[in-house]
Amino acid sequence: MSSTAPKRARNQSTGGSASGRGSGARKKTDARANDTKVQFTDDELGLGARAWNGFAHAIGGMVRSLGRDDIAKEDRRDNLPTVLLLLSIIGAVVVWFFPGQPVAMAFNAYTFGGLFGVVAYALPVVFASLAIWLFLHPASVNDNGRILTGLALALFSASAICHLHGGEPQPAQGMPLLANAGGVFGWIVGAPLGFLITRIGATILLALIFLLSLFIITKTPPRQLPQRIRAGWQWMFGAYPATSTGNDPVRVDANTGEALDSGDDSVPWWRRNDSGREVDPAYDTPLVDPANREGADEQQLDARPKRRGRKPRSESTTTLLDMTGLGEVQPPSDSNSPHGLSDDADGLDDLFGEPEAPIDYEGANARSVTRRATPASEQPTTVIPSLPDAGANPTLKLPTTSAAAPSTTGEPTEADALAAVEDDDDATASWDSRAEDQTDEYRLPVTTLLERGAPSKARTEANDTVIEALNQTFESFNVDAKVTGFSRGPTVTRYEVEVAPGTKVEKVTQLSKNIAYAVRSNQVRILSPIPGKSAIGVEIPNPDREVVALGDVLASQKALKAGHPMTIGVGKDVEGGFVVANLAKMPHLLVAGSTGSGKSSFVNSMIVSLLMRSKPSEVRMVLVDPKRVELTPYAGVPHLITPIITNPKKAAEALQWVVKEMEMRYDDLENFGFRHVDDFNAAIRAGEVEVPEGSKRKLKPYPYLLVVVDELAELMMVAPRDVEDSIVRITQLARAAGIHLVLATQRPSVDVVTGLIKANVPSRLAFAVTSSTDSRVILDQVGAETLIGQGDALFSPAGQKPIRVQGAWVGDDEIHSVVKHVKQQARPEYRTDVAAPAEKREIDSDIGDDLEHLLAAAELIVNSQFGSTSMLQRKLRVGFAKAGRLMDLLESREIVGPSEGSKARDVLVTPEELPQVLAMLRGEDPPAGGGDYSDADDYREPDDLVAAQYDGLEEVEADDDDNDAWSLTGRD
Ligand SMILES: Nc1ncnc2c1ncn2[C@@H]1O[C@H](COP(=O)(O)OP(=O)(O)OP(=O)(O)O)[C@@H](O)[C@H]1O
Repeated sequence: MSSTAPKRARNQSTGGSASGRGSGARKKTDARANDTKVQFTDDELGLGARAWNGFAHAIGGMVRSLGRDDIAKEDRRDNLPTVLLLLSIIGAVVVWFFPGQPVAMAFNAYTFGGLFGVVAYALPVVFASLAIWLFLHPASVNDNGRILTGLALALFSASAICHLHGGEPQPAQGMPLLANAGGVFGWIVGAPLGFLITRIGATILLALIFLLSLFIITKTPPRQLPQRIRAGWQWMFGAYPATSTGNDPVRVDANTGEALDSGDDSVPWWRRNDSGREVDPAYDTPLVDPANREGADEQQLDARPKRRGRKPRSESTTTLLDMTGLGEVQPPSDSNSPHGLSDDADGLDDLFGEPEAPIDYEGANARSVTRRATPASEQPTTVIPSLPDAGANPTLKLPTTSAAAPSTTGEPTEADALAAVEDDDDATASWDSRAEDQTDEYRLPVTTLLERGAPSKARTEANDTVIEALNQTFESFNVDAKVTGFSRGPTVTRYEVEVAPGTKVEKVTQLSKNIAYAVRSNQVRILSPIPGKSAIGVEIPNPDREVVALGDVLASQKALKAGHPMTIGVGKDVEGGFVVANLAKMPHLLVAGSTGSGKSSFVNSMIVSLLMRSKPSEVRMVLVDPKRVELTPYAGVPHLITPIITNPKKAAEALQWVVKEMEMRYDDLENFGFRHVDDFNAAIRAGEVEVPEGSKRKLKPYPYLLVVVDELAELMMVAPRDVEDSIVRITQLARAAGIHLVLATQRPSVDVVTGLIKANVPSRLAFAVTSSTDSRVILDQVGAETLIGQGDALFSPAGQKPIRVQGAWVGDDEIHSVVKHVKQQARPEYRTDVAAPAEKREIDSDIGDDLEHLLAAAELIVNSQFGSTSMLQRKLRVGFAKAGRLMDLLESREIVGPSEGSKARDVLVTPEELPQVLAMLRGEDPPAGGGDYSDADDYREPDDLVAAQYDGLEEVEADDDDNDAWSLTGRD
């Protein structure tokens, strides 16, 4: 993998192709931007304001230096938190340090004490905590709105309780008395409630509201309380929480009705946005109780968010502006909100499910893109299909002017196809037991080892410019179509185009070249239609693309909920939803793309995902890296079953070992009467499997075995038939045995990815390729040639229709720290037989009288590194038959490789190892410092970077006597 980190897109301005078109539109969008963002330069501010700003930024900087300091300067919002911090300090001085002091008490009675009563004693802590949160999370508009709402509820309910139990003073009795009870607010809320439902009734109700406010502040749906506690545990002790318990409701696939236990909770009512989806973390698929599984389909479809009327977003943006009162507005683009606007600033929409107004573009055909509030009644009751992850940006809808507004139904979107490989329904037991297994020494890495990315943008100016360009193109070619919505992903934005009734869809698709011209990009991809929608999708690269951090993908609710140890973070889809996939469900994956397209980055994020989420007892790996540099960082991780294999020949042999391991597992499954290794493992964990009487064998679950080949072409060059045979055998049978292959190549040609391999590797991940032929080889269809590189990919899991994803990125430093952590947890237990030849040609091993000739031959060949029989004939003056025999003897001792026809044989031993080789041939002990060169583990290529990684590292080898694959699993 290249060490070049991708440019973080956070501050990239829009521009490039999109910036030049439609100056009219530009003016309008600028105007819109000015509507919402008021920013003064320092010079425009007075001295006092500048001094204040400096003070606030200094305080903010101090607080951030204790926490995260990765907030871009322009994202910081220090004024409000500074005010809160000052209030907190003043409050603490007044009520904590001078309790009973008459002046302090009078001050309190006419300020916060008068407003909130004795609750004012807690306010310094509340204000200080809120200030610290705001310093550290300035752009969490949705969170901030939610937290403020929750706090308001908490303060009012607590004050009201204090009023009811503080003598119920009336305002006429004076502020000091009110300050000793619930203050003015306590009186306002508590008095009428006490009157209506008695003091006891009001207290119970207020206590419940207080509890609810805590749930809102901490974003905890009541039924997720146990999970949240576990998440807290993980945060403190560095282990992933068990996310599913036997009592958890079961998530059900809308299409198949199958239970999917990895899914998210249904969106709690107080956090639904207009599309019924969670704004920030993922809450996508509703849960149904196992007892109620029958109605699952219905529930799922009902739960698909329906579009409702909404109130103007501009109002809520202003709310935030007013709230700060300091001329600062959260920039829309920084918001996590589905539309990139500060629409949830007041938090009440989320809280009470209030309808909100959509972003509206008046007259989609027209140039203008002014935002307006649309009365709820005008909103088409279109069902917006649910997205794969609630962190996603739902489609931004523009109003339809056509009478036949196509109603997108709740049909499955292409993202739903992922469910097949995302869910982990059969891993519940496994995850549960993993949680139980926390008693062992091994600790998974903490999530904080991975960096988090900048908040994603739901809309930028570039999008508006492209909409304008598209509509103009349709107009100038007299095609009655227009852009009615878009969803912005990290790399590309998909614009939804709807055609008027009677207009042929082909009229739009035929315009692809003109569209490309208009938007100044030759990487336009047209989907007709977008799966599940009556709309044409036009995917256009974002000039301001964003990097998808693996840390974000793994921290998504979707990934956290997925309990399967083989679940990896893939990236984000075009709608901005997180994509995770369970490698065990694929069950084998082909990764292909031209050089620089992002393959290695994917392989890295895949391996790091596994290291982050699974223990060596759950997942073991065989890494084959003929290029010798890509996987080097993982040398020595305890998940490895053999040192990273760099020699293509040994890799081919390792594949044969995998076949053997698979057969061993199969035998076991057959003997014990199980069909899948998961069932077998579950039964072992439940103590339901008994070994035959007299057997001393102690059963342990089989770990999944992942075999990663990072450059299949190199293997296919050396031993095409053997490699193909092994791959086909593994792929046909290994699923049930818990063995999975990931084959990566930058040469997706038919001689590398043969028909047989393709037929048996159903999941494909295609990165950018240079020709449509290559795309066909990988995906059986064109498309990958229009990808834009750097992690942009088409993902076709388990034979599903490809979906476009932006691969997750994990930096070298992150890889390094994760590897460091896992290496500290355990040492690898290498099998010596993995890279050892499975079968050897039967040749005469009796050296007999030929020892002298053999020693001379070995010396010649090793020193010259040239394994030629005719050279032996010439230099040793022996006949052809004798030279051939010597060569066979050298092969049987792994000094040279097998014959490759007329080519010279490979020499497998370096000149430095010659003394050991000669000693071995003579039947003597090898000289000190030498090793048994024929041992696969000790074999080292010249300048072998991977082997160098093991220098000084103690290797724990499995029992030599126990050469079968069973012991690979760590069994006794
Ligand atoms: N997911 C990603 N997000 C952001 N940038 C990426 C991503 N994947 C790749 N890149 C960028 O593209 C460059 C090349 O990626 P990578 O090394 O993974 O390509 P590759 O296909 O493995 O190439 P090669 O076959 O030559 O190793 C990276 O250095 C990085 O800058």
